[in-house]
Amino acid sequence: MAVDEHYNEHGGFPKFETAKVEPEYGELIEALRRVQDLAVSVDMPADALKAALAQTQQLVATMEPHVVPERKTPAGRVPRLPGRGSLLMLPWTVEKFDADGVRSRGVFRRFHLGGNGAAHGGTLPLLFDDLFGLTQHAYGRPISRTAYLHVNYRKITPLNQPLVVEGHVDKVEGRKTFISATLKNEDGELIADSDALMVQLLPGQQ
Ligand SMILES: CCCCCCCC(=O)SCCNC(=O)CCNC(=O)[C@H](O)C(C)(C)COP(=O)(O)OP(=O)(O)OC[C@H]1O[C@@H](n2cnc3c(N)ncnc32)[C@H](O)[C@@H]1OP(=O)(O)O
Repeated sequence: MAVDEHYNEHGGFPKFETAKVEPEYGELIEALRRVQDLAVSVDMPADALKAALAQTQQLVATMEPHVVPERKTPAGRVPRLPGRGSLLMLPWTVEKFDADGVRSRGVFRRFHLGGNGAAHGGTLPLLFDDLFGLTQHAYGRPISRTAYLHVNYRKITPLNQPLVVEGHVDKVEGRKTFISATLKNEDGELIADSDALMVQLLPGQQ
């Protein structure tokens, strides 16, 4: 793939650099995800609520002194962890990453509930957008941003069922990279598909 000699001269997403983390980092992120799941699931009596609040405030006090700038935190930079160790991302694991495309596997969990047992519709563009960022990077495209992202919801997206998302570059026209992807269940049934345009940033663009 062509290497962009101006890669570091503009804003946008920085060149991806893997972070080294302590073994407990992945466990912490998973515990925090569990807290997210519980936070949208519980109905607690006053005593339990007060205890949870006090413990959460203690956790905040432990973590707060260690805030670092965007590119210094390992969050999002540990590829072996679900969601690359970022709480924002879906906790999925990349299993293929090359110029032919990127494939990732995982589940939508209680935290992602929209209604009636199905994932919130807004969580799918998050999954696809992150996959498209990785896909264009794996293809060797320069730093780009999503100009549009279209999702077709073909079936209800279930929670807690293993699903697979797979994307590839369809074509490149100058600064424009056209990418598409599918979300399927393990029986190969199509749940959603998406296509997006990513536009290469010009020098000075963020
Ligand atoms: C590793 C993990 C990475 C995760 C990656 C996640 C990626 C993201 O989510 S980025 C966040 C969401 N996106 C954004 O915030 C982008 C905001 N928008 C922008 O910054 C700008 O509009 C930007 C950079 C996309 C394009 O602006 P600009 O450089 O002025 O482009 P512009 O000259 O208007 O257009 C370039 C080409 O793209 C086309 N184009 C631009 N936007 C669109 C659009 N929405 N629809 C169709 N075509 C478009 C133009 O028509 C033009 O085509 P042509 O060259 O054929 O005439």
